[in-house]
Amino acid sequence: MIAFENVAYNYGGGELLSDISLRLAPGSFHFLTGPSGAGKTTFLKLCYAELLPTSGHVMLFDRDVQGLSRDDVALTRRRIGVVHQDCQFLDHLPLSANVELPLAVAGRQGAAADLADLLAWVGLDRLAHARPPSLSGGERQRAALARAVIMGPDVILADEPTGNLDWDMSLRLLTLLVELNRMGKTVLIATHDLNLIRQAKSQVPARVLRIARRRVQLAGADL
Ligand SMILES: Nc1ncnc2c1ncn2[C@@H]1O[C@H](COP(=O)(O)OP(=O)(O)OP(=O)(O)O)[C@@H](O)[C@H]1O
Repeated sequence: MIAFENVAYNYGGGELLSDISLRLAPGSFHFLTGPSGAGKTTFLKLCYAELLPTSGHVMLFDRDVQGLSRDDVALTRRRIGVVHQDCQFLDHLPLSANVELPLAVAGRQGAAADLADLLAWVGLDRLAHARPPSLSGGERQRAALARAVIMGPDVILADEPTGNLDWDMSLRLLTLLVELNRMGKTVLIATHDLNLIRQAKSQVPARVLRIARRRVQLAGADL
């Protein structure tokens, strides 16, 4: 689904990520941990072709991202739902329109019933007409998750989705991500929250990737 072959990345100031080879199998559940500034967001950006590796190869759905045309990149990204760290909503549009935005950008029209089902699934059906600035942190994260899955992606990438949430809301969001994984989606979550990882491991066979000394390694059973 997503494969890295000897991937390195640098922003121009020395190598941030080096010699990374790994494979995220279809339907797998992974966490990505590492100190602040280690390169977790950068790694996620490589996973959805927002960045291209400075050396090595990133394969998305068996195709090398470096060989993809702009149109191919756009099509590939529709198969990958991303929950960004800062959510980024259009504040003048209601929540429902924000969640539907990826459909509009792709020139597709979704069924109103599907949108209602999706908002109900994340527990935001009563806030469909609310504007983003009036939402709580947990509501924003659930809206961001709904927006990430509205195109029916095969892969969900989430960057610190529980960063500013209390424990109950973190668990609620985790439950949604576990449900998506049980539906067959591949899930990768960047997080600092070791309690969240422990909790997830009691629900799904999650594996933990850790960035240390520029490498991404599979963490042992110490979590
Ligand atoms: N566009 C950019 N140009 C130059 N340097 C960048 C850019 N984006 C990120 N960096 C640097 O790359 C390093 C890794 O950043 P990244 O955001 O990937 O780390 P992170 O592990 O996600 O951090 P955090 O846990 O704090 O979110 C940091 O030192 C950051 O300052």
